[in-house]
Amino acid sequence: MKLLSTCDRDAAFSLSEALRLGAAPDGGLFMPAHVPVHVRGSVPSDRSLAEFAADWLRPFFADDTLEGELDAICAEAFTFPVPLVAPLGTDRSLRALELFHGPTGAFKDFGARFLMGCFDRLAGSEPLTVLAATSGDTGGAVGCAAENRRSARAVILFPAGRVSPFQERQLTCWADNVTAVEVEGDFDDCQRLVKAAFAQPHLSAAHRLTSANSINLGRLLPQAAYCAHAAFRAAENSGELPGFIVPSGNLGHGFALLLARAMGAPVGPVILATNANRTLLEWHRTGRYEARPSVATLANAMDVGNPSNFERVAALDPGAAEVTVELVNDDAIKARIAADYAASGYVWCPHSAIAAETWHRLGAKRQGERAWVTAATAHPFKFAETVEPLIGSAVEPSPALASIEGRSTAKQHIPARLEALAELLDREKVAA
Ligand SMILES: N[C@@H](CCOP(=O)(O)O)C(=O)O
Repeated sequence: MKLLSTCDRDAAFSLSEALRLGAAPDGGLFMPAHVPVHVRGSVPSDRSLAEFAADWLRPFFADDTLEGELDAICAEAFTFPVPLVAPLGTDRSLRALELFHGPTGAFKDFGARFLMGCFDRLAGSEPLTVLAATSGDTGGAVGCAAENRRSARAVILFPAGRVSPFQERQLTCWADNVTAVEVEGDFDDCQRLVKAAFAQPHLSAAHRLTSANSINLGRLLPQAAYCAHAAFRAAENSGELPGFIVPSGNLGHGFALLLARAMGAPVGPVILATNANRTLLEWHRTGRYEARPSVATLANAMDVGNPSNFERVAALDPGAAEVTVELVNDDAIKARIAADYAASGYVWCPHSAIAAETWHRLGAKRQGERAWVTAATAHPFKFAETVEPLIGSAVEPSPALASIEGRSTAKQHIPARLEALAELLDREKVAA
C-alpha cells in the first residue's frame, strides 16, 4: 500500500519508508492512500490476537518489503492478554478493555513492540535513533521495547516534574541504548523539540532519526488491530454495534479506533474522553481547532494541548471521523475512582477513570442501548500515589511492574531548546 502525507497528497511512500521516517519530510503525517475494508465477519474473532492482527493489517503491508515479516512482527508484539472484563458486574453494559497487561503496564506496549519489530528488520547495519516525547507512558514502553536492541537507540524526552514517581523510574531504568532526557518544560515542549529535530535534514540524517510517538503510523496500526478484535468480541453479545469510549491525549488511540471502524470493525458511536485539556472539546463545540498550552492533570499521560493526530482525524472522510467529546476534570476522576471501587472493588487508573466516568454520564437509557467498551489504558499501580488514598487500600503491582523497582536509574537534563537536544544527540552518539 502507498502512504501519503497529510500535507502533500501527491508524493507517495512505501509503508517501510513511512515507518522508517516516522513523519513525512514535508512535516505532515503519513496516512494510507486508501482505507482497506474487510468484509464484515470475514476476519474470525476466535483466532489469537497476534493472528487476528496480522490478518487485519495485511492490506497495509501488501507489496512492501516487510510483507513476509508481518506474522512474525505480530507474534513478537502481541504476547500478553487483552481481557474484556465487566468491572461493574455483567448486568451493566460497561466492558473495560484491559490494555495494561504488557511489560510496562500501558497500552503503549503494543505499538512500541510492534514498531521495534519493524525497525529490527528495516535498520540495516547502523542503528536508528528513535526519538520519543512522552507525558508519561509512551517513554516507558519505548524504553522497554528498545532495550538492548541492536537496531535502535532510544532518546526519550519527558517534562520535568510532570510524570508520576513510578513513571519517572520507568523512563530512566533501561540499558545504555536508552537515554532518558528530562526537559525544562511541558509535554508540548518535548513534542515541539522532537518535531523540530525531524525538520532539520542534517540532524535527522546524521542520527538516522525516527519516531516512536503516535506520529509514526507503525504505533497506530497494532492499536487499530486490537480495537477491531475487541469490537468483534463485544459485538457478539450486543444487538446494536458496541460504543467505544477512549481516553484521549495525543489522539493516536482515537485515530486507531476510527481507522478500525472505517475498515469494517463493528464499532458504533465513538466518544473521545479528555482530561481538563480542552482543545478537543472546543473543536467539537465550535468546529475550530486551536492548540492550547497543556494543563497538568491527574491523568498526566493525556496532558496534551496540541494533539498530534488531530490532522489524521481531520483527513478522514467526515462519516468515518464522527465522534463526540466529553471532558472529565480531576475532581470527577477522583470521585469516579473512589465510587467504582466502593461499588465493585474495581480499580481504575486516572486515565481509565475518565472513560468510566464518561460511561456513567451516558445515563441509563443510552447505557442500555448497546454494549459500551472503555479502554483501560494503564495499570493503576503506576499512579499509586493518586489512587491509593482514594480507595483506602494498597494497589498491587503486576510482576513486570514490580521488577522495575530494583533497577538503577539515570537521566540527562536539558532546557527546551533544539540546540541542547542536538548537542545531546551528538554526545550520546560518540559515547555509544
Ligand atoms: N500519552 C503520551 C503522550 C505521547 O503520545 P503518543 O501517543 O504520541 O506517544 C504519553 O504517555 O507519553
